Amino acid sequence: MTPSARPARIGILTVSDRASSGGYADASGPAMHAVLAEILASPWEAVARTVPDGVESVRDALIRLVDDAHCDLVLTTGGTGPAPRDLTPEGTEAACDRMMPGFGELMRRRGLDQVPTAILSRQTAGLRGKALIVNCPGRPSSIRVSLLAVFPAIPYCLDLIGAARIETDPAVVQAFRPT
Ligand SMILES: Nc1ncnc2c1ncn2[C@@H]1O[C@H](COP(=O)(O)OP(=O)(O)OP(=O)(O)O)[C@@H](O)[C@H]1O
Ligand SMILES: Nc1nc2c(c(=O)[nH]1)N[C@H]1C(S)=C(S)[C@@H](COP(=O)(O)O)O[C@H]1N2
Repeated sequence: MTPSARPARIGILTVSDRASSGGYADASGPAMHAVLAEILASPWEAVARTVPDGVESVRDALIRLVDDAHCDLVLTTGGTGPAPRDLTPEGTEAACDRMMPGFGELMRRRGLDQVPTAILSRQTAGLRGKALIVNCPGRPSSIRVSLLAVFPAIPYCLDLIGAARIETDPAVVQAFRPT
């Protein structure tokens, strides 16, 4: 099957000690699913997982989502801040072959329009094989801002790495593919 003929597989990884232990219901994973449903105009399927904070927990979950579940794109939420157990960027880097620092830069910049504490997120992005991994902050309200900031560049990034072809709803996100 050619990459464009199959639905994109998108991993949604919630990283939170409390959401993973039942301390509160995960609102960020469902928020991410809802924003993706709004943005995407081509077929896709979600693979949702929740793990506690930690370098190994995040690294191992990302490796499973890419290598075993064959995700084209994995979005994480939570664990990007300065608190001692906020280790999602380190787990992401451990799972990636190459980093894509522009994603974090742009999400922080757009986040500043929402809250002055956007700079406290160390959110980053990187590539593992034919998959793109992007971190978002944990607060449910930060998800839409973060994804709308970077999504215009995601379809072309997936093209370049040989992942599934995705299309966006232009009324929500104008994907940019240089001609
Ligand atoms: N997955 C989630 N579902 C619902 N609310 C969340 C989630 N992640 C974060 N939040 C909310 O955003 C706030 C700040 O997020 P942050 O990642 O700092 O949480 P946290 O206190 O570190 O969570 P934890 O200790 O469980 O990992 C939390 O206190 C919570 O109110
Ligand atoms: N757009 C946006 N970015 C944001 C926030 C937010 O509310 N909106 N919260 C900030 C805060 S308060 C923190 S501590 C960091 C890290 O959050 P995390 O540890 O939940 O990932 O994200 C920041 N980025």
